Amino acid sequence: MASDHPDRPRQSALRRTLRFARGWYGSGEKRTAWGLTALVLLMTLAQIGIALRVNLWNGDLFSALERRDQGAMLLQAWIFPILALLTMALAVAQLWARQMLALSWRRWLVRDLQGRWARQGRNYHMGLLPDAADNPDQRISENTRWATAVAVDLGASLLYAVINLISFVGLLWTLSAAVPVAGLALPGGMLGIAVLYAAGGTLFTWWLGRPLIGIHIDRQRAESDHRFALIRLRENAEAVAMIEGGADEARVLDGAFGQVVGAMHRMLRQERHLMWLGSGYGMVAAALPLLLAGPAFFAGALGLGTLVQLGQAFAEVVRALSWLQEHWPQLADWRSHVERIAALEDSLAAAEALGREGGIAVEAGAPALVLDRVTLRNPAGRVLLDGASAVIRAGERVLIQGGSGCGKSTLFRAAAGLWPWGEGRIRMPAREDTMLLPQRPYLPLGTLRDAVCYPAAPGRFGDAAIAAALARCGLPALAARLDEAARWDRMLSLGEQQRLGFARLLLHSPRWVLLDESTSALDDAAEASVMRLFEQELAGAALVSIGHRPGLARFHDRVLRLEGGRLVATAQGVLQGTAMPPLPAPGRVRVAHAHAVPEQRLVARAERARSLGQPAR
Ligand SMILES: Nc1ncnc2c1ncn2[C@@H]1O[C@H](COP(=O)(O)OP(=O)(O)OP(=O)(O)O)[C@@H](O)[C@H]1O
Repeated sequence: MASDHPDRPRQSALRRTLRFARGWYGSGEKRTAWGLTALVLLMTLAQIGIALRVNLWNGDLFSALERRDQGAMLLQAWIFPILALLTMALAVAQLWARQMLALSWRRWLVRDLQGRWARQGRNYHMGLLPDAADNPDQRISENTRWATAVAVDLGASLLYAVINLISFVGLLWTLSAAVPVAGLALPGGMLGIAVLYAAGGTLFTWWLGRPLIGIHIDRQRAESDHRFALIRLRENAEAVAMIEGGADEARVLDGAFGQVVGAMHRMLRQERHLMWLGSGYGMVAAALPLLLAGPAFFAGALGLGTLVQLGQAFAEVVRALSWLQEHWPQLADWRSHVERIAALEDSLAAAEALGREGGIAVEAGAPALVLDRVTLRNPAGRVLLDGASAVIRAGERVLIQGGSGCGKSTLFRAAAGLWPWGEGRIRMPAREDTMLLPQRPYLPLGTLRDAVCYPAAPGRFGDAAIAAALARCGLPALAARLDEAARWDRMLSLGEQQRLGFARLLLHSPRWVLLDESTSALDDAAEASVMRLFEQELAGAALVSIGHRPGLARFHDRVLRLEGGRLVATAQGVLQGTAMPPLPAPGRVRVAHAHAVPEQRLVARAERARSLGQPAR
């Protein structure tokens, strides 16, 4: 794996996690965040209190047994169910608080990430970044789950370990006084042994388990690549089946899953190595204090109850000090989830910057569509459009033609504010007055009503209006299925989807329509039928179309050809490569008379050029 892969750790996982946490604790949900955190803290403290009380109870019980004091033992037998009940209740309460904390944190994190990803074309911009984080969907849905749940669990267990350590250190120090180590009666000798023992175990675990972090990151990526390959096959099932590409696809899937198995093998091998240490470590920690304190016990320097308490205190201190060692596999896995979310955040920030820093200024709210010395490049730097200027007025119908790959759709992308590579200025009508229809309209998941009404809410149009729009666009039979939920993007042919797109246009009735090869799958008669919308129901709307089909030209007032980076007028109204007169500020463009002059001047210039029989320049 390349060392500069976006998932490679660049910042400590703790700092990354604190970054997510800071956002949540300072967000609108901060009361929930702080409240649940306080509850987890409280429950953990109560659990430790009970654990300490159980330790004392153990001591009392064994002392009673040693003294053969039946009355004292019976008292301990009465105390036991109370302690057991409290332990159980606190365990459940603490679990509930942890679960709610993790879930609320995840809800905030997912909403934040998916909101940023879905809005303002950021997911589109991320697709343009060469080294963007892969499979953002899985990072948002899966990695957030583990990153938050495990962080809460680890945090709670670390807190437990620290408080346990503080509680038992004193006890172990006191009890150590009666236990000479290697013949020397050192104060806190047993505590020193516990610290040395835990430090050795932790260092060894760190040395042995270091590769586990990288392996988990590789495994995560392999798992998400495999899942993506499966989804891609599902989405392209028809095309693959048609060309009998199934065997090839199975090979690709096997290859992708092979990566998962390889990473799993490496991960499991590392975990086995750690198991060698982990399995013996606890046993030694349990036996060591008894073996060391045995001589003192037989010499009568300490009783059985104290010996048991000493053993427990030693084990608790070692356990607390060995938190890192005990949780290493979990920590390594957690870190891989954190890195994947952090890489997504970095890519979102880069996509935001790409969107913001794009060289083409797009201003919405103009009464006309104006290209002002617009240059467009593809990501490799090839010039698609070279300083083109043009004006398309309200109510005009303009067809843009040009060879495949010359940059027609890119011009629409730039007009939508999505294309970052280029310079110049594009003035657009108000967003709410504009609707773009791509070659394959986007059909959201849900009912047919959702699909026809999109992007408006499904209740915005009445059944009669929807049925009329569908019938007008050649889909009368669909009116009876408006409430049927299905994968309409798969059930309808491309031609039917394109008709549905026109029905959508009819319902929304925008003042500006941009069509990008929106009739490519229709026969001539169907194309003519839907294009007549712009002479009838949508007669007042301005239309800017991209299309190769010869039959389209008659539905337009003029044609612009994109050739060799230039917009060439084959009919009228095109300006190319010349400086534009100053345009009014976007805030003023809605006032028709205050700003009409510059654009009228442009159009007049274009018309003069046309009368001279030259492309306007
Ligand atoms: N996301 C992208 N990443 C890399 N290159 C891109 C991307 N989008 C477009 N391009 C390139 O930009 C150029 C123009 O693409 P565009 O889609 O505008 O062509 P077009 O004129 O609409 O073609 P067609 O008529 O075939 O649809 C092409 O060379 C294309 O490969």
